[in-house]
Amino acid sequence: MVPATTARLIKMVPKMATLTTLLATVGSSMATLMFVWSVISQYLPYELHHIIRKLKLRLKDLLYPYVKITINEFRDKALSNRRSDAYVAVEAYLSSINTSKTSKRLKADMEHHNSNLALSIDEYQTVNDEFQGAKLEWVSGKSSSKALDKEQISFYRLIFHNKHREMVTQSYLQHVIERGKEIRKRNRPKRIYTNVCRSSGSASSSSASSWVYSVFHHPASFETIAMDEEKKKEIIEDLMAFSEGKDYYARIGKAWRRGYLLYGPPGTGKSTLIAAMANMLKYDVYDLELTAVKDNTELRKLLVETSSKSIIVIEDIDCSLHLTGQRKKQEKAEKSRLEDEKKSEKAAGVTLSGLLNFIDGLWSSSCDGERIIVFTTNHVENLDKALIRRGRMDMHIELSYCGFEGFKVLAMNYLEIETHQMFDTIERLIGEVKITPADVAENLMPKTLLDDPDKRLSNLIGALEKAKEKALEKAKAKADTEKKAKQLEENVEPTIKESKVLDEDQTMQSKAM
Ligand SMILES: Nc1ncnc2c1ncn2[C@@H]1O[C@H](COP(=O)(O)OP(=O)(O)OP(=O)(O)O)[C@@H](O)[C@H]1O
Ligand SMILES: [Mg+2]
Repeated sequence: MVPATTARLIKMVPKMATLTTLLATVGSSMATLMFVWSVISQYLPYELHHIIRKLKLRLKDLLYPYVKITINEFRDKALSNRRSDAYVAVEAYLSSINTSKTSKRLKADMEHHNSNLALSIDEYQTVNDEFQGAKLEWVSGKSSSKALDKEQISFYRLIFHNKHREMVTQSYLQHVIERGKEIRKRNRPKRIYTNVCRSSGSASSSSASSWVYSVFHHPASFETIAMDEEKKKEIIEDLMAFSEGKDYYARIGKAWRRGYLLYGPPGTGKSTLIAAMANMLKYDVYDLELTAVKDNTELRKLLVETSSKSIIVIEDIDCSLHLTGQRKKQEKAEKSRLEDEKKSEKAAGVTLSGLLNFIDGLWSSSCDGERIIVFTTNHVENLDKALIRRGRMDMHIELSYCGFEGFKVLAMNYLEIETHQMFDTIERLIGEVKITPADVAENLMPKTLLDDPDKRLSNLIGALEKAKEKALEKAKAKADTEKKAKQLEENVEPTIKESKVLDEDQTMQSKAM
């Protein structure tokens, strides 16, 4: 007996033979057609060729209405080993759209200076995206390219329906690149840039200032800053409103910038506040050393090189330049300026108007994205009013001596205590003397491994008492000097009066004669 399946197979054999014959017939007809077409097409006029090509494209569009855009990892590996910016941005973007959930094969990499593993989709994986109601598909792959020395290079390919072509090329790709760049910046450690003078190596030994960076690790935060709580809250709210104010700034037609002037005695936390601002907003810091800038043109060049989401800082602005000299043309300042010019070739230097242009340039649309500029000074009264007027420096923040509230923040930071029996004495003394948060912090630091909170608080009380004594001595010395000056004035006045009377007598006598 023949089993049922075998019987069915035997029945199918003639059908399969018919199919094979059919395929062979179609194949040979196609080959004949193509041969005939290639012969005929040689004799067709150019216009007809053109029409046929257009028809072919339209037919292809009908059968396959999708567009593909490929973004390669390298433009020309032979020329540079640098990955293309677009590829890197797409990689970051794709990793952000929930890659770990949709893709089963991922790549993990650890970037230089970054302790976090960055995930991205592995080769030949697909990620689906949606934008303005359109469905889009990204595919990762590898291809060998003649241009790239036949090396295999990775690529991302975007596939979408032809009807979305305009939207994709005009909005979606820009959105992907912007978001990708943003994600990359957010994920990498913050940087602190400083401008250094570099010799160009030419015979004229000219030098130019350029930015160099290192990783920004500063533990400062708003929680650990000792300052008036109300003021602290106001600054935080101002910064948050700024960082989230893209649409608002666009609506009111103002560049997305904000200027902060921090002033106060040394050691009151100006630099610490800048670090706290950078940490909170996750912005890079550009620490601009004006004395290393040759002239106004170079200053402008440095400005253009700054990136968005950054804080540009000019510390001790009154010491950096002869900015005050424009209003107070003191001989001393002028003399030192001339000496400086002789010493270096920075003959022109950065002037007040150069700096004003720099800030206004920053405020203009020549640089995109948000930027904050911060000036610090110990002597706000010395600064030119034009430099710090509202609109250039929007918020003026005074950092002052340590109050009891500030001390409590420092006690929490350094000793991890909220209250202590010695706090009452400290509150009384801190109200009587001027002590900077830096000095308070120094006293709360352990001097030996055995120093407990009691010891450190008594160190502070000792320092406060000493400061009080000193202040009293100073006040006494001042009072003494004033008293002596007054006495001297009183002694001199009668003598002048007497001599006046004598003079008058002599005149009377001579008139009488
Ligand atoms: N308000 C503060 N809150 C917390 N710590 C502070 C504060 N002020 C100063 N300190 C401490 O003192 C040190 C010096 O402070 P900082 O450098 O911020 O002062 P500054 O105002 O910038 O001084 P300068 O005018 O000399 O540049 C900081 O490292 C920090 O430890
Ligand atoms: Mg400082």
